[in-house]
Amino acid sequence: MSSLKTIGIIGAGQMGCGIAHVSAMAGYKVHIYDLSQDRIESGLATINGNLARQVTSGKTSDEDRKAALARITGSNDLNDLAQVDLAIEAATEDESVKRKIYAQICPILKPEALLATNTSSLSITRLASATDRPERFMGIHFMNPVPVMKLVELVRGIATDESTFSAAREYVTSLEKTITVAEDFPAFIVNRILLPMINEAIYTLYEGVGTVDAIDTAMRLGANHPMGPLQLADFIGLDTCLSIMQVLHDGLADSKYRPCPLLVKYVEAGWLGRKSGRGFYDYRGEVPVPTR
Ligand SMILES: CC(=O)CC(=O)SCCNC(=O)CCNC(=O)[C@H](O)C(C)(C)COP(=O)(O)OP(=O)(O)OC[C@H]1O[C@@H](n2cnc3c(N)ncnc32)[C@H](O)[C@@H]1OP(=O)(O)O
Ligand SMILES: NC(=O)C1=CN([C@@H]2O[C@H](COP(=O)(O)OP(=O)(O)OC[C@H]3O[C@@H](n4cnc5c(N)ncnc54)[C@H](OP(=O)(O)O)[C@@H]3O)[C@@H](O)[C@H]2O)C=CC1
Repeated sequence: MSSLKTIGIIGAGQMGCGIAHVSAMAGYKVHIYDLSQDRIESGLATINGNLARQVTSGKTSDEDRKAALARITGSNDLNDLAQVDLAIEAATEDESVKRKIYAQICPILKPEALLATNTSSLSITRLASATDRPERFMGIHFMNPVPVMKLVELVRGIATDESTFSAAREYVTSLEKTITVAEDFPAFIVNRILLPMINEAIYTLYEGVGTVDAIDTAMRLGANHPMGPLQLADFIGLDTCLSIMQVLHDGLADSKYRPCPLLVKYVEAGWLGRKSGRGFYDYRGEVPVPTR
């Protein structure tokens, strides 16, 4: 445990739930906020399911699972975040959504509370400017699935205090994660490298070089990736993938980051990957079936 005791999570999606899961397992009290109570209920059920998986595989005990769950609360009332020491925003990858959240939450948080974002790509300095506490704001970028992935990127904004950075480092270390420090450039390190690879896989599909199955098999067995790039895109969420490519394209002004038109089309169709039931694969049956 670090000097922070209570963690607030904004957004009960796949990342918010993963961060709540590992924080509660490390002994923190956790409060999750989302817009709808249904979202929170399904988020808590996901956390319970993932904790149960860890019990089955012998990674944790049933007592620890129960104790972790008892440390997590959730509500759709922002005022319930008034007592947290660190709030981690893990809402949709859209700058206007995040700015709106900061405007609502800053007057509620304790003045000394730290605020972090799990953004995959957006400028930490620019997001900090939408808060009342740029010196107590930074990027804490977890990887998906949070309970399994070892890495967390830490990103300072121009105004981030050293004490904020140290507190974040202490918190992440207490979760038994490994830290890399990235400078505040579009998409930081992991996504600067990973997302153009995924985008290229979508161009490979778009140009008819291979089918979904051929591309994923090629990268799984030919490059030893644990998931094919199209399977991974579906896992991350195609809306998130597109937002990251747009940030890279706009922020670095280089045509090599142009989002593939097929990615745009899938997002426009509402085919967002696993979370919406369909993306490069259709997940509505017993086994995922390629959609192209
Ligand atoms: C977009 C961004 O901003 C940044 C990002 O996050 S980019 C995405 C980064 N993530 C990746 O690249 C993930 C790549 N994929 C993988 O590493 C693996 O496919 C995977 C770990 C997700 C699944 O591994 P797998 O071997 O195919 O499946 P599976 O056997 O079900 O899972 C392996 C273990 O992880 C556990 N696991 C998988 N998902 C889990 C979850 N959500 N919660 C808890 N445990 C989970 C399983 O229980 C299993 O544990 P045991 O070994 O103890 O049995
Ligand atoms: N997916 C990934 O692999 C990774 C994602 N990230 C980043 O983490 C963040 C979350 O991503 P992810 O969990 O995948 O996304 P999800 O789409 O799974 O979850 C986002 C959640 O935020 C909620 N939300 C939207 N607006 C608000 C609001 N105003 N207040 C509170 N909650 C809100 C959404 O609710 P609703 O559905 O009702 O809109 C949803 O529950 C993004 O910034 C993303 O870039 C970082 C690392 C990896």
